[in-house]
Amino acid sequence: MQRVFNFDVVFEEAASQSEVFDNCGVKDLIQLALEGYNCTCFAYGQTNSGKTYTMTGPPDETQQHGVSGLAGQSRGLVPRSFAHIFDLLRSRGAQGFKVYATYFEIYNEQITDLLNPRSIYPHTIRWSSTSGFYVDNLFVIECDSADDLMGVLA
Ligand SMILES: Nc1ncnc2c1ncn2[C@@H]1O[C@H](COP(=O)(O)OP(=O)(O)OP(=O)(O)O)[C@@H](O)[C@H]1O
Repeated sequence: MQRVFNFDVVFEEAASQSEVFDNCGVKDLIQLALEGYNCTCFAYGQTNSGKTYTMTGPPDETQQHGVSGLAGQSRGLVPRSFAHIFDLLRSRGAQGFKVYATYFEIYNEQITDLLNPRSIYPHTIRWSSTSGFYVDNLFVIECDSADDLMGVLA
């Protein structure tokens, strides 16, 4: 049996991190997020296929600059996205924007707050008409720069 799959974008094996960032659609997602839409970027694939590399960058840079650092050609989608968020906010002369970060893991259907792993409060996925889907009781950090966001991941 033959099946046909459609993809919006396919990258060559040798595609650089910057080509992936510029063309995978995440910039559009960031733009939409700033307009108030809920957006998700996730990596899916078999083990060793390059999810972590694509999202953060190579391990060497991770050790040198935190989670892939803001500098470096090999940095992945996450640090590039952090920088892009603040570039867009600056280019709009954005007043009244505040950037908040939470960082959590869902593993075996259990939620762990990575900014407060020993939290005594339960974390549940909820939905409200004003916030959409969210996880309650997470530690929230206000970030004034891409460096602040990188610090959240460190
Ligand atoms: N585009 C790339 N260029 C160079 N090296 C890469 C690239 N993608 C992945 N690698 C290397 O391949 C190896 C596996 O990549 P990675 O750890 O990102 O896979 P993964 O999908 O996150 O794996 P797992 O599911 O096991 O966590 C790593 O050594 C990584 O540095």
